[in-house]
Amino acid sequence: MKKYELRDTAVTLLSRIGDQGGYSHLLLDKTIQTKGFDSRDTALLTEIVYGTLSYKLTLEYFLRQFVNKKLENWARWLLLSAFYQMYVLDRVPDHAVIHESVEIAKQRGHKGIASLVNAVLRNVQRKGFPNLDNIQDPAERISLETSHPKWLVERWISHYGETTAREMCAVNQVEKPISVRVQPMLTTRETAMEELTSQGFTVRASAINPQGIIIEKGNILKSDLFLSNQVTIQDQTSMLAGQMVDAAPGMTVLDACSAPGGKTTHIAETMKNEGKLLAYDLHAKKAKQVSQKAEKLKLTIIEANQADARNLQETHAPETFDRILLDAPCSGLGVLRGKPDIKYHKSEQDVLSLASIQAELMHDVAPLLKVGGKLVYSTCTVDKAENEQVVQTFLAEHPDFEVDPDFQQELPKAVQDAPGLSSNGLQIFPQDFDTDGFFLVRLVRKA
Ligand SMILES: C[S@@+](CC[C@H](N)C(=O)[O-])C[C@H]1O[C@@H](n2cnc3c(N)ncnc32)[C@H](O)[C@@H]1O
Repeated sequence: MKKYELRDTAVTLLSRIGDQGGYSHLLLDKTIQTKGFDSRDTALLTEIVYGTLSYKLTLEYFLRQFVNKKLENWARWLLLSAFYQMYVLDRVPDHAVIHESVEIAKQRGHKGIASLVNAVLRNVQRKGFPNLDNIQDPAERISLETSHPKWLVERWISHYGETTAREMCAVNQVEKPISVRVQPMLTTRETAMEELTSQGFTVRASAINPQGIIIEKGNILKSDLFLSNQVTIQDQTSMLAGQMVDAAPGMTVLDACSAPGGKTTHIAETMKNEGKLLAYDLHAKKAKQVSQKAEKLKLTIIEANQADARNLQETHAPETFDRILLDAPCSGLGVLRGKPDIKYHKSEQDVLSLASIQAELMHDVAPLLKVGGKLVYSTCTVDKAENEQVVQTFLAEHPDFEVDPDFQQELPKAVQDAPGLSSNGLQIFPQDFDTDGFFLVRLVRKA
């Protein structure tokens, strides 16, 4: 490998992901395979690419302080990735970053650009990066410190206050630990934890789900337990949705927006694979994923098919289901951790259009619930328009429904004190339990 090939590859990947919209993990995996990088180089390449993307707005702000002319894309990414290494990565010496960046500029461009790269990076080395503490506007400061779009920070401040918004943005920059759900028909949490520990894993029981295990150390994808389907990967907050559906063996249950099927399979397990679980998804390919997952886990009560959940009244009689899960399509603002670039592609308009689809979905699946039946509404986003307000509007228009009076007390103890718990549902912030952000509420049909 040429000395600077790794950093040069990072620049190519950043241009393809950052400017051309390529999928970060796919491009990275393919490049690592083709180039045959060893594990150390792979780790550094991944760190530079993901880190630069996840701090893009911060690094671009720094760049504007040092360069006031338009650069070619590759040169911009070269400087941004060098900034990332100098700003965040303590173990990489500045002189190595500067030397290799100048070499890359020489190879890719002309002498002029190489000396510009050299001058900018030496200037940064001498003066340091601008101090973000001097920024007065709180939204602007959080936006630049944590590289979140300013509209989003402003929205979160207006919904939840400055402290919560700041903590959320900060934790979004840190990867969350992987968690798994134990398949109760195949093993118990205690046995699974013992087995993993004896194989060298460091694990911890989830405080918010009785089937959840947090993997602190070890590659779960290679474990016997994962390969034999005794555990499946799922965020602890998602497990909460399946649990709160409160489905029992023999019931008829609807999972209206089910793919890829994490919650469907969880619900089928709580039903001990007895009864009927109809799962739908708007996309046929995705509904197939649910069938495949069900088949793999031998959960025969799941029937997965393609359908627009807004039209299910055409094929199902009113009051068919004992339980309904509406895990609605959403803006995904709760799942930004470990996904360095998706926060830049969201807009306020996306949030608002999704909120109106969510309201339609609620309105259209509700008549399918039996009187006395329970409906869980959930999203993996953190936004009042998509969460509490959808619930509030629905309840105002459907006096035959109410928030289940047992909802709060049936939540796991740890969650009952969560700051986002209100009369309209539970908003989990990613910083509360070191998970994704998630919203859920359980409604009951009174008449
Ligand atoms: C949040 S994801 C569901 C995740 C899933 N419940 C799980 O835990 O694995 C939302 C799903 O809703 C589907 N979807 C979007 N609009 C829909 C509609 N109108 N009817 C049914 N499914 C829809 C999307 O294709 C997506 O797979």
